[in-house]
Amino acid sequence: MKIIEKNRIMDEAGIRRALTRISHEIIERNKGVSDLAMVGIRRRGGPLAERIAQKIKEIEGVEIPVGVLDITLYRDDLTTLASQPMVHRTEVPFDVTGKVIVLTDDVLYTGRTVRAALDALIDLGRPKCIQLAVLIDRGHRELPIKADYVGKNVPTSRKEIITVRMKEIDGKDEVVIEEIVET
Ligand SMILES: O=P(O)(O)OC[C@H]1O[C@H](OP(=O)(O)OP(=O)(O)O)[C@H](O)[C@@H]1O
Ligand SMILES: O=c1cc[nH]c(=O)[nH]1
Repeated sequence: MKIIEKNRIMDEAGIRRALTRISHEIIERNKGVSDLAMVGIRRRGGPLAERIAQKIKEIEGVEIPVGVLDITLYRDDLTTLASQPMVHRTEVPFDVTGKVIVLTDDVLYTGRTVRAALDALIDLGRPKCIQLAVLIDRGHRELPIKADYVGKNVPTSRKEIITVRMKEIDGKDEVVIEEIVET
């Protein structure tokens, strides 16, 4: 089995434009930024949350609190129903009660990571509401979870893998589709 790169679907400029649009959508939907806070799902949801908060600061002149949830998805393969996300650590340095929390992640797939993140957030307090922003929605949901803000919808087969690379972690910004091929 090997993984081959098939297609580059977003470059640095594409990611920047998507995050700028999402930032405007967040401000518009919430009629401003009062009570707004970002929480990123590690690892790449973290820099996404930071970048959106920075963009919102540029647009509205308001500093938005940013937190991080560390979640790992344990799975035997990419399709098993038994995959179990585990929350390792929460670094949310503000009170979530009464806040409009925008949860961010790079890829939305089965929805299991987001479900675990929702549980962890609700354990911390009582947010006014939780919204979801993802860079890529690749479909194949196994839970009734839907993103409020989507960078790009990418129809995929289950054999494909979406790999998001971000400067802060990977040294460059891009989104590629890869495929698992039997050898
Ligand atoms: O909707 P789901 O099926 O839960 O999948 C989405 C999650 O999977 C990815 O993390 P992954 O476990 O691949 O870890 P990585 O990003 O650190 O490689 C991605 O970053 C999301 O958090
Ligand atoms: O294709 C996928 C599926 C889950 N998580 C990813 O990062 N990519």
